[in-house]
Amino acid sequence: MPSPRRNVDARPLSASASSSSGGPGSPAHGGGGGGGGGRFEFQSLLSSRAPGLDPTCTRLRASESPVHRRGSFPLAGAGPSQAPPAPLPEEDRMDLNPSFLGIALRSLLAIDLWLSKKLGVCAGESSSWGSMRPLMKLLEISGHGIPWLLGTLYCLSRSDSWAGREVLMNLLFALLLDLLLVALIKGLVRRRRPAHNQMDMFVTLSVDKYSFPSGHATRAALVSRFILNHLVLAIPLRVLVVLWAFILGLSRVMLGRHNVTDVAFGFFLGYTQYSIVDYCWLSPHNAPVLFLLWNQQ
Ligand SMILES: CC(C)=CCC/C(C)=C/CC/C(C)=C/CC/C(C)=C/COP(=O)(O)O
Repeated sequence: MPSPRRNVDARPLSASASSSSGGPGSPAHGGGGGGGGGRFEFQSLLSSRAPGLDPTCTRLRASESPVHRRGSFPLAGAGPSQAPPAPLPEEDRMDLNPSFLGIALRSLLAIDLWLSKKLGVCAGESSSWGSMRPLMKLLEISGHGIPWLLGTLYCLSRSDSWAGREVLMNLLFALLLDLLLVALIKGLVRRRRPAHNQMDMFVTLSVDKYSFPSGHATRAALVSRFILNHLVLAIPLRVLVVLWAFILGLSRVMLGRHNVTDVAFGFFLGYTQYSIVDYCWLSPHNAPVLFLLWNQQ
């Protein structure tokens, strides 16, 4: 005797079964005679959707559900002679309902893409602010890894004080740590650059085809925090340093290189990287070999 729940569940789904390769009894439909548990769960999700929803679409979603992926067919094989199945555990039912966090993340992503596209006004020569593109590219070079690394190495070679050498050695360490962490995260996250970006950047690494996080934003935050903490500068110059970092970050989105979240996370990461560098500060006391080696050159 089929359970009452199975009878109730089978009705709406069987209406779409004729257009499908698997019949209502196939596992793709939740186990057919045995898939009532999965269906019931799916029905509860369906009831919160628009009544005109495409049944093919909903059927696909049901077969993609975590319940199906796990191969968990609570009623599979439950024929008329078998006892009605135990109801699904609560946590399995929750799996099919979109979580608040999921909705929030998807909304944030949608806003991010929309805003980034709107702000990408220098993405091409024909864009609305296309004439500003050369200026944006100049800013891009000002935050590129190569000038910063070469500049630091040059200053290190010219420095004749221990104090200066210590600061520069730590700046070099900071820049290398930044390159490493950004490459690692880009390689792990693998978020593609925005579709409107032209890949015409000056010297890139292979991971730079990915956009999360923005390497320019991490460097801007790291270097500006480093400078503000280790150079004695007049207030207008300090403001200029902060402005440079902010405009460099904004220019990444305007050039179409990045989405807003790439830059926002880049700023956060660069700011945090400085704390790491400060914590591991290299000095002739804790890294004497490094300083002696440099002295011999
Ligand atoms: C000189 C020394 C000591 C080491 C060299 C280390 C090294 C591998 C340098 C590579 C520098 C480089 C090509 C950095 C790429 C910078 C870049 C284009 C980042 C992308 O920025 P994004 O904002 O678009 O993510």
